[in-house]
Amino acid sequence: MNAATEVDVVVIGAGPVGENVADRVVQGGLTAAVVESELVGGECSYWACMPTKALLRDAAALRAVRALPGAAAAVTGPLDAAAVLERRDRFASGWDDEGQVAWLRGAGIGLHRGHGRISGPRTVTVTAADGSTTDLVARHAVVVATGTRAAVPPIPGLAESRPWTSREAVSARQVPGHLTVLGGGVVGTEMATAYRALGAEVTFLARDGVLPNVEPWASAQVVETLEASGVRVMIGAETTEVRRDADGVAITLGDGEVVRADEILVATGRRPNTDDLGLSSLGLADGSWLQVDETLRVLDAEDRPVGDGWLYAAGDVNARALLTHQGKYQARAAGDVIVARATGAPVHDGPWGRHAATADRLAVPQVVFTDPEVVAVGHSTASARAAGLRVRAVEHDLGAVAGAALHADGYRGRAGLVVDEDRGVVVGFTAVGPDTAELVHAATIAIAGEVPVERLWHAVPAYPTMSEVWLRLLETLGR
Ligand SMILES: Cc1cc2nc3c(=O)[nH]c(=O)nc-3n(C[C@H](O)[C@H](O)[C@H](O)COP(=O)(O)OP(=O)(O)OC[C@H]3O[C@@H](n4cnc5c(N)ncnc54)[C@H](O)[C@@H]3O)c2cc1C
Ligand SMILES: NC(=O)c1ccc[n+]([C@@H]2O[C@H](COP(=O)([O-])OP(=O)(O)OC[C@H]3O[C@@H](n4cnc5c(N)ncnc54)[C@H](O)[C@@H]3O)[C@@H](O)[C@H]2O)c1
Repeated sequence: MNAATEVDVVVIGAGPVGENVADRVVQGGLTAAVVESELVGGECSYWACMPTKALLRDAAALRAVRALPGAAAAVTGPLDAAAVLERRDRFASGWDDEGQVAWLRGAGIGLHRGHGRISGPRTVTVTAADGSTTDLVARHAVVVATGTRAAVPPIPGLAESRPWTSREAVSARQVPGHLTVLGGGVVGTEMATAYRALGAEVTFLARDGVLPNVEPWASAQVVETLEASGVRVMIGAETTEVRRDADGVAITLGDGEVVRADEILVATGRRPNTDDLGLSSLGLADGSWLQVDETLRVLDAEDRPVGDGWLYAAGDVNARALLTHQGKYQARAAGDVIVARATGAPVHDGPWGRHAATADRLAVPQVVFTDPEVVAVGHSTASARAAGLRVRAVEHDLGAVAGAALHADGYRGRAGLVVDEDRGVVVGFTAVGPDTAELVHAATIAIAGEVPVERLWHAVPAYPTMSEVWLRLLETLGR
């Protein structure tokens, strides 16, 4: 064992969230070291956000061109799947983290490669690939940013069938002839869209519905487009057994039907990377999601900060919002509050305070890059009502807005607002339609800013843009 190395802050996990926490504390004048067992940059850079969007982008561009007669005339061939995969490789940096390591170095952050495990108060033991160990002792804080991995449900035969998880789907060298996708959440729906566009036959086993957490009218349009593209969407289908044989995989459904495929992608959610992190030595359960307070300090079973508050958890591992941008938002709050607590500066941990991750509960934006795109921020109508809010929901046909009609012939889409009637503010926004991604930020600002609906009438959308749907939604609400 080497002598212990002292540093102000130790971060376990160098995904987008860990990198950002470390950067923030260094910018605040402290020293930081990160521990990474795989690639600096994490899931997002190599097996999630970036490569998935590269897999989806060419097909979206092609659809956009085909919706304009003049431009469509210039397109004569099908999608070149090999070229899409080659571009995907570039967006995954060839699964090489040299660029991100150089960034860490430039930011003045120390890197320790190996598996990090909490071995005592403020102490992390790093076990390198050669088995050697180093102890890192943090003067102020240890931050867990270890992310998640795919959860494989206990369906008989599934684990033994060498299923694809998101990692294999994102990094595949070839497009399978027939892909079955298990799970109708965001990963499953994006990958069903991508692989169908790349030429695979796709069976989509969406037991609990397709994108079940978004407004039903948005989900319905995605289902319609998937089916029109040739995907077999099986809502409600229960999978009872999976077997791999020489011809691929055989998937037995609850009604006895056997679906055959070359590969099965398991996209049924995530589990936290906390199994071998030393949590039990702190009285927490190994393998559990980490509960945190608004400043990202890990809480024990009695909702008290662990120890004297030296342990933090940011990003996917705390289950607040499994999204890169939201994890990086937490990283800014956690990094800044660690600096404030270390230097005795005031802590602003009230709602919307500089050191509180308030938006995690009220204004989380998401763009699902399906055909068509689904964007949402804040509440859906159902989640607002479940939260006990007295809300009014309004919708409008996006295709009837001049900007959308110009954007593509036959444009189909819809947008909706959820308004808190007691406070007179927007608490939710959803849109579905081609190229709606950029619509979401205006809604995020309205929700995070708690802008009164009355004032939104003065936020005039430019003509002719899709944002005019805001005006139509306000008109539907009435003044
Ligand atoms: C297929 C897919 C597509 C996605 N697309 C999007 C998207 O378009 N937009 C979006 O916002 N989000 C997307 N997400 C979610 C996004 O990937 C995560 O929210 C994000 O990666 C979380 O960042 P993180 O830093 O918390 O964790 P991760 O990115 O998982 O990074 C954690 C890091 O910790 C390391 N680590 C784990 N345990 C240890 C240990 N004990 N010691 C040392 N190192 C350790 C891991 O090797 C990893 O590098 C997608 C997810 C998936 C699966
Ligand atoms: N564009 C994006 O922002 C983007 C893209 C991909 C992933 N992500 C993030 O990654 C996270 C993980 O995504 P995900 O799709 O893996 O998880 P998810 O939780 O979104 O969806 C998993 C789905 O699998 C279903 N399911 C669970 N067990 C099942 C079973 N045994 N059989 C059939 N279906 C089952 C669930 O009902 C659920 O609908 C999400 O929280 C999402 O925010 C974001």
